[in-house]
Amino acid sequence: MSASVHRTQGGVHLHEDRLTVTSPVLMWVKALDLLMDKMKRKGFNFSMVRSLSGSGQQHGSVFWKRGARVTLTQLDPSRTLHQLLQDCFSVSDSPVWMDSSSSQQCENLQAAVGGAQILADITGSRAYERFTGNQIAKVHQRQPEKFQNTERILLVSSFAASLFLGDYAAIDYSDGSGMNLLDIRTRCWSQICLDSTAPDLEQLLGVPLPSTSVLGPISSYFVHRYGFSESCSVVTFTGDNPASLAGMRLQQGDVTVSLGTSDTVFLWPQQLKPSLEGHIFCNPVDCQEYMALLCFKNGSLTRERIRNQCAGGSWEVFSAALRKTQLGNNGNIGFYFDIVDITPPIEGDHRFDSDDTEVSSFSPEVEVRALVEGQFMSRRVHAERLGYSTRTRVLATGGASSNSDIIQVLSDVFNAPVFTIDVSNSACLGSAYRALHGPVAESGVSFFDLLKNAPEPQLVATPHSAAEQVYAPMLKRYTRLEERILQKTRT
Ligand SMILES: Nc1ncnc2c1ncn2[C@@H]1O[C@H](COP(=O)(O)OP(=O)(O)O)[C@@H](O)[C@H]1O
Ligand SMILES: O=C(CO)[C@@H](O)[C@H](O)COP(=O)(O)O
Repeated sequence: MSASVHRTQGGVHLHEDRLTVTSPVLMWVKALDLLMDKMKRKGFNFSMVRSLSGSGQQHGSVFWKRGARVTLTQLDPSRTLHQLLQDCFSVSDSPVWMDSSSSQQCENLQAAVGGAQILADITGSRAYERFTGNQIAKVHQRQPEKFQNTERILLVSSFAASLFLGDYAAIDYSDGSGMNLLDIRTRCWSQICLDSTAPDLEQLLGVPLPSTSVLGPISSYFVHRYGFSESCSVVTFTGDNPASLAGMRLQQGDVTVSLGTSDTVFLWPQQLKPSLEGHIFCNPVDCQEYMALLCFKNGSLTRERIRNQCAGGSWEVFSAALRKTQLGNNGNIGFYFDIVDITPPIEGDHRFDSDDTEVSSFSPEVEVRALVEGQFMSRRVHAERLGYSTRTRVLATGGASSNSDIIQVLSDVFNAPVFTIDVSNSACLGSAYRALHGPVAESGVSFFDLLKNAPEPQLVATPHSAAEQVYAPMLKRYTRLEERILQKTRT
């Protein structure tokens, strides 16, 4: 659809430096036009919607041009949003979560606050290239005229909320925690981080709000063009991972493994202990609490590459390879990273036989198992560093969670039962739950009480009886081999 007009691949433009990754903001606007028109054509009854919320990829930023607010508050319902908003963005190509081009800005920020751990203590994370503050600093330094011409900077989530609200929507605490700008304890912008990033940021970002806030009624554009009720309220949008936590109704002790474009692992930490690996965000369903998250860049796109190379492009053949090969893959271990990852910063393919000797190739079936086992060993090893210890339930979500053979390997490697909900898009379900919760949250109704009768996640895989015996030693080997690759990368 619109992606072909904008010549993106996987929804993004990968620039020549292979570090800068952007998406045309008008492509996202067109996508919303298309979605809404399609729902209208299918006869969806918009007047029944009492409140709505949504989610967007985390960290990406949208730069609204000076004067854009006037346009946004006076949208003509006879025209599409992308026609109306064509001239509303000072930066037409929005930096997205895949970007890793802001290393210099990350170094500057860490130096300004007194070091990586201090930054993590304030904002929940050391400096990460994709985090919005560092992206903003880069725009300010490299495109000063565009920065000067900016009236408001929003995240993808609050940008999408703005389209429904017909005005600038607040950044919520949870998605706002992915910027290296928010103090996650006071839930206010950190002055030292703002000052070290760019001038006038407090005005440009607006006041952050709790993730359960009702922002106001839907704009008259949506009332007249699609038939929404005037009383339909817009609840703050949040990041896709926080929304997913809401959709899974994750509780303390659970761990969610999300298998989307990126793979993420998240949990509800018992203590607030930010470290140099992973992130702590404000919790999207309980404003006093937190969520911990790890992001792995090489998720589904890498699984697709190995599927294309070893399984003729078929998930069925890929799955059959998992069924034909044994738990532990006869000691073969693989690392597969198409692009430099976040956790850990490794690139390329690295294969080891059972003696830890590096080899150049595996047979196609061994390769498929090495990829999936390797990815899940990595998820478990790093989740344990983040505080995951109990062998309770693993909640799986994201596109690849519909593949039962992949999920069986997840259960074996974690030596834990795996549960899924009956929609693989938990971020979408979580947004619907949050839309329901927002209007009653202020009167003290808890998210979990409100949703106590919602369908429970279903058990989809239990670990093989030999799982612990096979994977306990392999996880130790995996940790050693990962360190060996990292050392080689550093030299
Ligand atoms: N049967 C399947 N087996 C494995 N992976 C799958 C299968 N079906 C879809 N996927 C993967 O799911 C991915 C999309 O996941 P999704 O959670 O929708 O993405 P996003 O994180 O961008 O929201 C696709 O890139 C695809 O590789
Ligand atoms: O950067 C992160 C989390 O920190 C990513 O998880 C993004 O939030 C978007 O991921 P996809 O939904 O495109 O996989």
